[in-house]
Amino acid sequence: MANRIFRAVVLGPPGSGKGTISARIAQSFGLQHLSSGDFVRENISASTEAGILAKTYIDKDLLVPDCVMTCLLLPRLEQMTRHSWVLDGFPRTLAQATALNDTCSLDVVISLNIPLETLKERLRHRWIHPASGRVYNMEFNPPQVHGMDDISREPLVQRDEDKPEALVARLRHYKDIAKPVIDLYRSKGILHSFSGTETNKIWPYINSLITGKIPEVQGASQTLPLHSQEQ
Ligand SMILES: Nc1ncnc2c1ncn2[C@@H]1O[C@H](COP(=O)(O)OP(=O)(O)OP(=O)(O)O)[C@@H](O)[C@H]1O
Ligand SMILES: Nc1nc2c(ncn2[C@@H]2O[C@H](COP(=O)(O)OP(=O)(O)O)[C@@H](O)[C@H]2O)c(=O)[nH]1
Repeated sequence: MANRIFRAVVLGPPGSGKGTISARIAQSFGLQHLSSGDFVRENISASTEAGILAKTYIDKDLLVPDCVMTCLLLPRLEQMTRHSWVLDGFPRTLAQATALNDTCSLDVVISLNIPLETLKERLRHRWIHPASGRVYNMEFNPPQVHGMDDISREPLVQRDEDKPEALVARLRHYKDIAKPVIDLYRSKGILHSFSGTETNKIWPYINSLITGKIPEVQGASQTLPLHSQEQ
């Protein structure tokens, strides 16, 4: 567990491993893993006003508008001033990044650069448990029972937007809206970019980066050289 408050954001295109890396960071460093997709799903399940509104966009494969996302997320973050966290899936737009900036300060922003072919391949094999947002990959982290969620034993599904045809358009959209966000964090000097095709190879460098930022963390064992670029 970190002795002081530490906050990280993980950015990257669909399939880049934001969820996978954030879960590892959370587990290794005792941080809370916050996922915007999970927040949205929780609100949809609870039929909150914001959740009902968000669902109308998700059903059309659209991003949820900034004002809805910030209303959903920022109050939760404001309640977590005493907790260290890693956030994935937010911010996706400059407006979200600016709103986040007004709410809290970040220690590290990790940006994942993964080749298009790798993204396509990963998403082709991605299966999710819709109710919880748990993510599997039939090669990388398969479920214990084929086609079933490990915890609920409910069936896993593939998402239409993970199909290669839809992915190219999603990626183009991601690049357009992510660029100003990345530029903002670069200008603040907290952006660290990682490139590669395998999460397991990128992970030691991210582990090393965070260990260096919070040396008081217990149990952070990696001592590999820092291989990210502060851009
Ligand atoms: N920061 C955000 N801004 C706008 N919409 C969001 C945001 N985060 C989540 N959403 C909405 O919730 C949905 C589910 O989010 P989630 O992050 O689980 O999946 P995703 O968008 O497919 O991401 P990825 O493919 O990168 O894992 C998104 O498709 C989007 O409609
Ligand atoms: N084959 C392979 N799959 C991976 C790797 N890293 C993550 N995945 C899988 O790729 C998919 C996308 O990862 P995810 O963490 O959901 O990415 P996100 O969309 O950026 O949150 C999931 O099915 C992961 O299990 C990897 O190094 N190799």
